[in-house]
Amino acid sequence: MGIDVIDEAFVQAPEHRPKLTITEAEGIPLIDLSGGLTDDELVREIGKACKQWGFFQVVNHGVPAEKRRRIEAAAREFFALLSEEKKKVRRNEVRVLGYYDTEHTKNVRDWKEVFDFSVEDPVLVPRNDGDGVQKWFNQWPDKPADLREACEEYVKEVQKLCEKLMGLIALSLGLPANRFNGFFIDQTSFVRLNHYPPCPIPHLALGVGRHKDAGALTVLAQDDVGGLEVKRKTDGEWIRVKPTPNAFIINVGDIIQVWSNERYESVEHRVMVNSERERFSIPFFLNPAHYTMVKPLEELTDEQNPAKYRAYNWGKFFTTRKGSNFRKLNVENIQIHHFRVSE
Ligand SMILES: O=C(O)CCC(=O)C(=O)O
Ligand SMILES: [Fe+2]
Repeated sequence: MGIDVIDEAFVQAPEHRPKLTITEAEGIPLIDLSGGLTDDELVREIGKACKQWGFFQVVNHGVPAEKRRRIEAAAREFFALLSEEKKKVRRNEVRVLGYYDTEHTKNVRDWKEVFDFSVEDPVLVPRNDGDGVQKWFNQWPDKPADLREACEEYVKEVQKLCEKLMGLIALSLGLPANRFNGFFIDQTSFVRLNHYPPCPIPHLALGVGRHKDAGALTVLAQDDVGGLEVKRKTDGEWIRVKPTPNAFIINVGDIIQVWSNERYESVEHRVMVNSERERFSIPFFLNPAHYTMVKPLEELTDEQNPAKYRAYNWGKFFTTRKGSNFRKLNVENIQIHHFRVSE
């Protein structure tokens, strides 16, 4: 990434630049998943966190620390390689998984480089021309040699955590614990390894610009550097999520917002960078099958509370997003509010 010459593409509009004073979030709930709460209490805690914040952290989550350390170490090794080496697994318009360093969020370039891989390999998604399906394959680099294994082992563990969390979220909405399971049979979930290098203009750029996650749920591992900020629902203030060793940060994505007919909302977040320390993070994006028509669940709507969204096809939404993040466009990319029924 250019150090001497700053590309204009990274510069955020003045109203979106990070504040230099940091508000730390003591408020984001920290939930102990096996800490002696009764099932009912746990469900209530989760429901409250989803409603008030859309974000929470979990500890005692069952993902072995050793598996997490292994993927974190492999990610570090991968990003430390020379650019030419990383670019051997670079994504392009056809092979959309792999390495890239030119992602744009809301048409401003992010100060980061990433490596994406999907949980199912290959993963089925709609073809770009809208006719039939296509397969996306992962691209694994030669180095580090154990990256693939580290990723595949980690994913198995995080999937178990996702199932547990989706069960608790379902119960918190008054639904059977397995209500969401069917949507994920042919999941399009993927994992992203994020690397945010030190940035000479941390007051002008962002590691990831403000956005909401499009999928159902995100399970994020962040390191001890910090930088993730969440927009507090009560007053719109940007709040820093304090790194907690071995915890995962969980956030509700757009799909849960739609399924729950806005009982829970997907919350805006962004990543600040700094001029001294590089930062690493690993989000797991839990996404349903491509053929899922996302719409408010019938059990959660009635005459008094009619569906706030028209159904949309997840696969089309997902592939449109992936294509548009690739480069700077002059239009807003696809968003769930495009499917919102006006009141
Ligand atoms: O790096 C982080 O803490 C969050 C990254 C993020 O929000 C994303 O990749 O969607
Ligand atoms: Fe995100």
